[in-house]
Amino acid sequence: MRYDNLTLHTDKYEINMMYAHWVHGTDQDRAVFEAYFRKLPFGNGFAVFAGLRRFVEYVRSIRFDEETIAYLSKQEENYDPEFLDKLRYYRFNGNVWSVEEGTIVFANEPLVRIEGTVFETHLLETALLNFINYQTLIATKAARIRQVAGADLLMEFGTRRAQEADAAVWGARAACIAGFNSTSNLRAGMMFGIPTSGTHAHAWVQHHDSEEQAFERLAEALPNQVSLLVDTYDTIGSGVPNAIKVAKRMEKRGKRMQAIRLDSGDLAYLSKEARRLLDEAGLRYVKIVASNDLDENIIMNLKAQGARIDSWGVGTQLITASDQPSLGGVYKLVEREKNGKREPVIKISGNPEKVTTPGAKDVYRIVDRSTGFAIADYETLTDERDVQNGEPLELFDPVHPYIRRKATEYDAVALLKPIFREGEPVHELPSLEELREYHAEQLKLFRPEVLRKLNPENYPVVLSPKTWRLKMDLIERYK
Ligand SMILES: Nc1ncnc2c1ncn2[C@@H]1O[C@H](COP(=O)(O)OP(=O)(O)OP(=O)(O)O)[C@@H](O)[C@H]1O
Ligand SMILES: O=P(O)(O)OC[C@H]1O[C@H](OP(=O)(O)OP(=O)(O)O)[C@H](O)[C@@H]1O
Ligand SMILES: O=C(O)c1cccnc1
Repeated sequence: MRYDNLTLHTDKYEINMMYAHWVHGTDQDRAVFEAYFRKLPFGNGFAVFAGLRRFVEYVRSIRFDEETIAYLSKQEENYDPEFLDKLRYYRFNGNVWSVEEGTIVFANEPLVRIEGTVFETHLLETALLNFINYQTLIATKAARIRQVAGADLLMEFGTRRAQEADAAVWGARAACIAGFNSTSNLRAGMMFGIPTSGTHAHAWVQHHDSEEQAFERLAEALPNQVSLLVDTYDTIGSGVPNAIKVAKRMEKRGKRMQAIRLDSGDLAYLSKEARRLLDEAGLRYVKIVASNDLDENIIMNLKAQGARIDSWGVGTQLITASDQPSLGGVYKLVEREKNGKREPVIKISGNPEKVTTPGAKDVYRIVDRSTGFAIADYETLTDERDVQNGEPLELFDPVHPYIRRKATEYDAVALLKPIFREGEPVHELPSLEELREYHAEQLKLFRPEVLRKLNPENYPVVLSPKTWRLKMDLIERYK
């Protein structure tokens, strides 16, 4: 069996809906879906979108081959063989718009819009949400860590604690988009061109007769890349002094030790002591790396305590997003075809936050020309032209419509870019380096009040008056 075919990486209900549409002859009706999330993770003021590359590769790879068809034919739904035959020819021929990876995004705005037949669009829901929910979550966690780390090096160490192999590599990539500098996972390095880095485990020290011998042997084997883990027995009593001896011997061979790593104990105290000992030995160039269940709060605390740590290895807390292990992104129908005509649809809910916004939409970032800061994200129906024409905009809060302001002198940046047109990829996916730069530029668009980690200001995501009216009319109709 091939494990790399993602075609059936979908919930059964998608296939069942496709089947029922086929049975009733409505499978070629058009539909528009939008993906968005309703609540920002970690109490953060923004999220960092990621997952598009994985989704694009998935869409292009969908093939119902003999093995998948044979498997489906054995399901108790007893799908008609003619339907299964149709699946053999499944190719996505629709349109996709998406925000770019690395974009700062907010709750309740479309991140991906998919247009096509119901047959082809239903299938994509599960995989799309699986990819963007996880990767956006990790990129957002990474952005929080980058924010407190300042210009320090951040190394992603999470693979051993990640929720399996795909999460490890795609999580490493998401972290890198949002500002991590390297990963310990060589496969992620090879797949995506992420710089890789590695020190050594306690086992290396335990395997030798003495700590000094262990350090010396590693330094001999890896003279250009050696970082020594100094906490196996006694960090200040033996680890750092032994590392200093080895660094001095390396100097005689014309080599420089890169770093020492602290992985337990009081990282603030130990880093200050280690820095003092290294400096006294004339080893100012030897950096100090810290690891041990770090997250943004501990890193911020360590910095506040004056820790002398140059780079941070972050594993578990990042790769599992342990304080909030899932993002609740959803995929909702916003438009259907009825009797050959497109019409907006709504999902009503007792919970006002869960009422969907009908109609196929675009979203624009409204940037105030005088300050250069983004002041709101503005959702319009796709056929509206006010924003593109630079007309004055009424920005009002959809939950509290009496809170409003006008925008006149603004630039509008369309966030949704065409990715597939009639099944053909039309967007060249940027390199990881380009995405990192783009993400860093994105951050400059927002006031610090929106970006701060704790109790950030709520950034407005608003509806155009036309979108708002449509939503109110449909709510009225179903009341
Ligand atoms: N100065 C500090 N201030 C705040 N948190 C710290 C400080 N130093 C270390 N930490 C964090 O506190 C936690 C300590 O974990 P733990 O109680 O397991 O101690 P440990 O030193 O790792 O012990 P062990 O030797 O069993 O690994 C880690 O998350 C670590 O990053
Ligand atoms: O703490 P995290 O943020 O998850 O970072 C990864 C951890 O994985 C390693 O520990 P482990 O005990 O697995 O192996 P070791 O023998 O190399 O310390 C490493 O020393 C870090 O502590
Ligand atoms: O290179 C390291 O130090 C490393 C890598 C993965 C996990 N823990 C540590």
